[in-house]
Amino acid sequence: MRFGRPQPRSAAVADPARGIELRGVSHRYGDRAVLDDIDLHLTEARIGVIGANGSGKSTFARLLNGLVPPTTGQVLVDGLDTATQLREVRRRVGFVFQDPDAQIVYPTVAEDAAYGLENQGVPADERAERVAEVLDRYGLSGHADHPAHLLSGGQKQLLAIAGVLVMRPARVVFDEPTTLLDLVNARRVARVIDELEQQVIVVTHQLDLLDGFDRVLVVDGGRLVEDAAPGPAVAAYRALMERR
Ligand SMILES: Nc1ncnc2c1ncn2[C@@H]1O[C@H](COP(=O)(O)OP(=O)(O)OP(=O)(O)O)[C@@H](O)[C@H]1O
Repeated sequence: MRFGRPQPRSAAVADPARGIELRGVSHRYGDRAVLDDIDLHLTEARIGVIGANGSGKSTFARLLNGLVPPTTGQVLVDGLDTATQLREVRRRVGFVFQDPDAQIVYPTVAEDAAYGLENQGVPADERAERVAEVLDRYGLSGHADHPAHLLSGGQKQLLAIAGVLVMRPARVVFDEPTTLLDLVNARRVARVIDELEQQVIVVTHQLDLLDGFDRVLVVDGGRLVEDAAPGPAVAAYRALMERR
């Protein structure tokens, strides 16, 4: 399966000299070590993260916007520490979960898309304008007043993405955004990701999603075992899996 890429993107990271930096980062759940001593500087516009089930990818993704704090080390977003400057970090780094039901909280589509803006104290008229624009962009305008839980799986994922993008974060982390989708919706979400202006970091088992990416990280047993362009990174991942 290949995803069509409509246009070459003109994505630019807001400040390439900064980006997201991990310094000596390890993470444990209780006494279980899941990430071990990771040093990275993420500045590219499109970064993929791949690896076996349970290798630590979701934990890695959650570190990037402070959903998970590092047990040791530091995660810095444009120099802001996720452990101590969480609010500011969350404004800069949006997070899209694998399962949109984890993200959709309000009864109607428009209310759900407006939720984050309301939280930030954005005035009602600006809120309405930004929500209308983002719902239009993702083909959800006709559903604005419909119950969010009645949307199809693909529409729910688009709503979850809309709810993040309406906040205008500089960077967006996606944790397996196409895993629950059929081929048509997976392609649609791939196109949506491709067209974003933001820096994008995508955890995925869908390797075709990485076509055209700038950099791909391979995680295995909580360690970074490859950090390369998509071709060599995917080859390293396949070789790793063949040895199992
Ligand atoms: N909240 C938690 N408490 C305890 N252990 C956890 C927790 N979350 C994840 N783990 C464990 O940490 C390890 C890494 O999990 P993680 O979800 O980061 O892996 P993953 O690479 O994203 O896996 P998958 O590809 O299956 O989604 C796994 O062994 C998992 O069981």
